[in-house]
Amino acid sequence: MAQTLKRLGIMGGTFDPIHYGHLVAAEGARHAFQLEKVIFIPAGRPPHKTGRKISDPHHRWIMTELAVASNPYFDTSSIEVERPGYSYTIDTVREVRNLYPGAEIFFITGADAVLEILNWKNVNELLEMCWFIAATRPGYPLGNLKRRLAGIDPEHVKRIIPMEVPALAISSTEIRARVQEGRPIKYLLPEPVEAYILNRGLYKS
Ligand SMILES: Nc1ncnc2c1ncn2[C@@H]1O[C@H](COP(=O)(O)OP(=O)(O)OP(=O)(O)O)[C@@H](O)[C@H]1O
Ligand SMILES: O=C(O)c1ccc[n+]([C@@H]2O[C@H](COP(=O)([O-])O)[C@@H](O)[C@H]2O)c1
Repeated sequence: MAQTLKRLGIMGGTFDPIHYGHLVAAEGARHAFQLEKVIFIPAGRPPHKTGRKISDPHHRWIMTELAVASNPYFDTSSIEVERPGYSYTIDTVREVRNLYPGAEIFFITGADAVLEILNWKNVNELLEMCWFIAATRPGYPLGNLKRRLAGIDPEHVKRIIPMEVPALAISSTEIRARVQEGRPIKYLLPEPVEAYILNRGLYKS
Protein backbone atom coordinates (compact mmCIF):
# COMPACT_ATOMS: atom_id res chain seq x y z
CA MET A 1 0.00 0.00 0.00
CA ALA A 2 1.29 3.51 -0.88
CA GLN A 3 2.53 5.61 2.07
CA THR A 4 3.13 9.33 2.50
CA LEU A 5 6.62 10.47 3.46
CA LYS A 6 8.50 13.61 2.50
CA ARG A 7 12.09 12.40 2.76
CA LEU A 8 13.01 8.76 2.57
CA GLY A 9 16.43 7.08 2.75
CA ILE A 10 17.43 3.81 1.12
CA MET A 11 20.55 2.00 2.29
CA GLY A 12 21.40 -0.63 -0.31
CA GLY A 13 24.07 -3.22 0.19
CA THR A 14 25.11 -6.83 -0.03
CA PHE A 15 25.21 -6.90 3.79
CA ASP A 16 27.22 -10.13 3.99
CA PRO A 17 27.11 -9.42 6.90
CA ILE A 18 25.71 -6.03 7.89
CA HIS A 19 28.05 -4.17 10.31
CA TYR A 20 28.43 -0.90 12.20
CA GLY A 21 29.94 0.85 9.17
CA HIS A 22 26.56 0.51 7.41
CA LEU A 23 24.55 1.51 10.46
CA VAL A 24 26.65 4.57 11.27
CA ALA A 25 26.42 5.80 7.65
CA ALA A 26 22.62 5.34 7.61
CA GLU A 27 22.08 7.02 10.96
CA GLY A 28 24.37 9.91 9.95
CA ALA A 29 22.35 10.39 6.76
CA ARG A 30 19.04 10.15 8.61
CA HIS A 31 20.09 12.95 10.94
CA ALA A 32 21.87 15.18 8.43
CA PHE A 33 19.11 15.01 5.79
CA GLN A 34 16.12 14.78 8.15
CA LEU A 35 15.01 11.48 6.69
CA GLU A 36 11.77 10.21 8.17
CA LYS A 37 12.73 6.62 7.52
CA VAL A 38 15.70 4.65 6.21
CA ILE A 39 14.91 1.36 4.49
CA PHE A 40 17.74 -1.16 4.34
CA ILE A 41 17.49 -3.22 1.17
CA PRO A 42 19.78 -6.24 0.92
CA ALA A 43 20.73 -6.96 -2.69
CA GLY A 44 19.29 -10.27 -3.87
CA ARG A 45 21.85 -10.78 -6.62
CA PRO A 46 24.37 -7.90 -6.73
CA PRO A 47 25.22 -7.23 -10.40
CA HIS A 48 28.87 -6.35 -9.70
CA LYS A 49 29.79 -9.25 -7.42
CA THR A 50 29.18 -12.08 -9.85
CA GLY A 51 32.65 -13.62 -9.49
CA ARG A 52 32.48 -14.24 -5.77
CA LYS A 53 30.55 -16.40 -3.35
CA ILE A 54 27.78 -14.54 -1.54
CA SER A 55 25.70 -15.92 1.32
CA ASP A 56 22.11 -16.95 0.77
CA PRO A 57 19.91 -13.82 0.54
CA HIS A 58 17.70 -15.29 3.28
CA HIS A 59 20.58 -15.14 5.81
CA ARG A 60 21.58 -11.64 4.71
CA TRP A 61 18.02 -10.40 5.00
CA ILE A 62 17.53 -11.87 8.51
CA MET A 63 20.82 -10.35 9.69
CA THR A 64 19.66 -6.99 8.33
CA GLU A 65 16.36 -7.33 10.21
CA LEU A 66 18.25 -8.14 13.43
CA ALA A 67 20.60 -5.19 12.95
CA VAL A 68 17.95 -2.50 12.47
CA ALA A 69 15.41 -3.71 15.06
CA SER A 70 16.55 -1.30 17.79
CA ASN A 71 16.22 1.86 15.66
CA PRO A 72 12.63 3.13 15.25
CA TYR A 73 13.62 5.06 12.10
CA PHE A 74 15.08 2.00 10.38
CA ASP A 75 13.20 -0.60 8.41
CA THR A 76 14.05 -3.34 5.91
CA SER A 77 12.61 -4.40 2.60
CA SER A 78 12.95 -7.71 0.80
CA ILE A 79 12.09 -6.29 -2.64
CA GLU A 80 15.52 -7.04 -4.09
CA VAL A 81 15.66 -10.47 -2.48
CA GLU A 82 12.30 -11.34 -4.03
CA ARG A 83 12.93 -9.82 -7.46
CA PRO A 84 14.36 -12.35 -9.92
CA GLY A 85 17.57 -11.53 -11.78
CA TYR A 86 20.26 -9.00 -10.93
CA SER A 87 19.41 -6.38 -8.29
CA TYR A 88 19.73 -3.11 -10.18
CA THR A 89 19.22 0.03 -8.11
CA ILE A 90 17.23 1.70 -10.89
CA ASP A 91 14.55 -1.01 -10.56
CA THR A 92 14.53 -0.68 -6.79
CA VAL A 93 14.18 3.11 -6.84
CA ARG A 94 11.31 2.81 -9.34
CA GLU A 95 9.55 0.35 -7.01
CA VAL A 96 10.13 2.50 -3.93
CA ARG A 97 8.79 5.56 -5.77
CA ASN A 98 5.56 3.67 -6.44
CA LEU A 99 5.28 2.68 -2.78
CA TYR A 100 6.02 6.23 -1.52
CA PRO A 101 4.64 8.60 -4.16
CA GLY A 102 5.92 12.15 -3.81
CA ALA A 103 8.72 11.25 -1.37
CA GLU A 104 12.16 12.69 -2.07
CA ILE A 105 14.50 9.70 -2.15
CA PHE A 106 18.08 9.63 -0.84
CA PHE A 107 20.13 6.56 -1.73
CA ILE A 108 22.88 6.11 0.86
CA THR A 109 26.20 4.62 -0.20
CA GLY A 110 29.78 4.54 0.97
CA ALA A 111 32.54 6.36 -0.89
CA ASP A 112 33.77 3.17 -2.58
CA ALA A 113 30.37 2.36 -4.06
CA VAL A 114 29.68 5.88 -5.30
CA LEU A 115 33.00 6.00 -7.12
CA GLU A 116 31.80 3.00 -9.15
CA ILE A 117 28.48 4.58 -10.05
CA LEU A 118 29.58 5.25 -13.64
CA ASN A 119 29.18 1.52 -14.21
CA TRP A 120 25.68 1.31 -12.77
CA LYS A 121 22.67 0.60 -14.94
CA ASN A 122 20.94 3.77 -16.27
CA VAL A 123 23.00 6.01 -14.01
CA ASN A 124 21.78 9.31 -15.49
CA GLU A 125 18.14 8.32 -15.11
CA LEU A 126 18.86 7.10 -11.60
CA LEU A 127 20.36 10.46 -10.62
CA GLU A 128 17.24 12.17 -11.96
CA MET A 129 15.09 10.05 -9.69
CA CYS A 130 16.98 10.29 -6.41
CA TRP A 131 19.79 11.96 -4.49
CA PHE A 132 22.91 10.01 -3.61
CA ILE A 133 24.58 10.45 -0.23
CA ALA A 134 28.21 9.38 -0.33
CA ALA A 135 29.40 8.57 3.19
CA THR A 136 33.11 8.90 3.81
CA ARG A 137 34.91 5.59 4.24
CA PRO A 138 38.53 5.00 5.29
CA GLY A 139 40.68 4.24 2.24
CA TYR A 140 38.36 5.86 -0.32
CA PRO A 141 39.00 9.61 -0.61
CA LEU A 142 36.06 11.42 -2.18
CA GLY A 143 37.90 14.43 -3.65
CA ASN A 144 37.06 15.91 -7.05
CA LEU A 145 33.94 13.91 -7.82
CA LYS A 146 33.20 15.98 -10.94
CA ARG A 147 36.46 14.96 -12.62
CA ARG A 148 36.34 11.35 -11.45
CA LEU A 149 32.76 10.92 -12.65
CA ALA A 150 33.41 12.74 -15.92
CA GLY A 151 31.19 10.31 -17.87
CA ILE A 152 28.13 11.57 -16.03
CA ASP A 153 26.26 14.77 -16.88
CA PRO A 154 27.71 17.42 -14.46
CA GLU A 155 24.15 18.44 -13.53
CA HIS A 156 23.59 14.89 -12.36
CA VAL A 157 26.86 14.75 -10.43
CA LYS A 158 25.43 17.58 -8.33
CA ARG A 159 22.90 15.04 -7.07
CA ILE A 160 25.73 13.21 -5.26
CA ILE A 161 26.33 14.73 -1.85
CA PRO A 162 29.40 13.76 0.18
CA MET A 163 28.75 13.28 3.89
CA GLU A 164 31.32 12.98 6.66
CA VAL A 165 30.69 10.09 9.08
CA PRO A 166 32.85 8.73 11.91
CA ALA A 167 35.55 6.69 10.22
CA LEU A 168 35.02 2.98 10.83
CA ALA A 169 37.50 0.79 8.99
CA ILE A 170 35.11 -2.16 9.10
CA SER A 171 34.19 -4.24 6.07
CA SER A 172 32.12 -7.38 5.57
CA THR A 173 35.18 -8.95 3.92
CA GLU A 174 37.20 -8.43 7.11
CA ILE A 175 34.38 -9.85 9.27
CA ARG A 176 34.07 -12.96 7.09
CA ALA A 177 37.86 -13.48 7.26
CA ARG A 178 37.85 -13.08 11.02
CA VAL A 179 35.12 -15.69 11.46
CA GLN A 180 36.97 -18.10 9.22
CA GLU A 181 40.19 -17.62 11.16
CA GLY A 182 38.48 -17.79 14.56
CA ARG A 183 39.26 -14.17 15.41
CA PRO A 184 36.71 -12.01 17.28
CA ILE A 185 34.02 -10.00 15.52
CA LYS A 186 32.49 -8.61 18.70
CA TYR A 187 31.99 -4.81 18.64
CA LEU A 188 32.24 -4.70 14.84
CA LEU A 189 28.55 -5.46 14.35
CA PRO A 190 25.38 -5.68 16.49
CA GLU A 191 25.31 -8.55 18.99
CA PRO A 192 22.21 -10.28 17.54
CA VAL A 193 23.97 -10.40 14.16
CA GLU A 194 27.11 -11.81 15.76
CA ALA A 195 25.00 -14.47 17.53
CA TYR A 196 23.23 -15.36 14.26
CA ILE A 197 26.55 -15.80 12.43
CA LEU A 198 28.01 -17.99 15.15
CA ASN A 199 24.84 -20.07 15.71
CA ARG A 200 24.35 -20.74 12.01
CA GLY A 201 28.03 -21.36 11.37
CA LEU A 202 28.18 -18.73 8.62
CA TYR A 203 31.54 -17.87 6.99
CA LYS A 204 33.25 -20.97 8.40
CA SER A 205 34.23 -22.45 5.06
N1 LIG B 1 32.81 1.13 7.03
C1 LIG B 1 32.00 1.77 6.17
N2 LIG B 1 31.88 3.12 6.18
C2 LIG B 1 31.07 3.76 5.28
N3 LIG B 1 30.31 3.12 4.35
C3 LIG B 1 30.38 1.79 4.30
C4 LIG B 1 31.22 1.05 5.20
N4 LIG B 1 31.09 -0.27 4.92
C5 LIG B 1 30.24 -0.35 3.88
N5 LIG B 1 29.80 0.86 3.49
C6 LIG B 1 28.87 1.16 2.40
O1 LIG B 1 27.69 0.41 2.61
C7 LIG B 1 27.15 -0.05 1.36
C8 LIG B 1 26.99 -1.56 1.36
O2 LIG B 1 28.26 -2.13 1.51
P1 LIG B 1 28.55 -3.69 1.47
O3 LIG B 1 27.36 -4.44 1.96
O4 LIG B 1 29.12 -4.07 0.17
O5 LIG B 1 29.65 -3.80 2.64
P2 LIG B 1 31.23 -3.96 2.51
O6 LIG B 1 31.75 -3.93 3.90
O7 LIG B 1 31.79 -2.98 1.53
O8 LIG B 1 31.29 -5.45 1.93
P3 LIG B 1 32.48 -6.29 1.28
O9 LIG B 1 33.70 -6.13 2.13
O10 LIG B 1 31.93 -7.68 1.25
O11 LIG B 1 32.67 -5.73 -0.13
C9 LIG B 1 28.12 0.42 0.28
O12 LIG B 1 27.60 1.62 -0.25
C10 LIG B 1 29.39 0.67 1.06
O13 LIG B 1 30.19 1.66 0.43
O1 LIG C 1 22.30 -0.80 -10.27
C1 LIG C 1 23.49 -1.10 -10.49
O2 LIG C 1 23.94 -1.20 -11.64
C2 LIG C 1 24.38 -1.33 -9.29
C3 LIG C 1 25.72 -1.71 -9.45
C4 LIG C 1 26.50 -1.89 -8.33
C5 LIG C 1 25.97 -1.74 -7.04
N1 LIG C 1 24.67 -1.37 -6.92
C6 LIG C 1 24.08 -1.22 -5.57
O3 LIG C 1 24.91 -0.47 -4.72
C7 LIG C 1 24.68 -0.85 -3.38
C8 LIG C 1 26.01 -1.09 -2.70
O4 LIG C 1 26.63 -2.19 -3.30
P1 LIG C 1 27.73 -3.03 -2.50
O5 LIG C 1 28.33 -3.96 -3.49
O6 LIG C 1 28.73 -2.07 -2.01
O7 LIG C 1 27.03 -3.77 -1.42
C9 LIG C 1 23.79 -2.08 -3.44
O8 LIG C 1 22.47 -1.68 -3.17
C10 LIG C 1 23.93 -2.54 -4.86
O9 LIG C 1 22.79 -3.23 -5.37
C11 LIG C 1 23.88 -1.17 -8.01
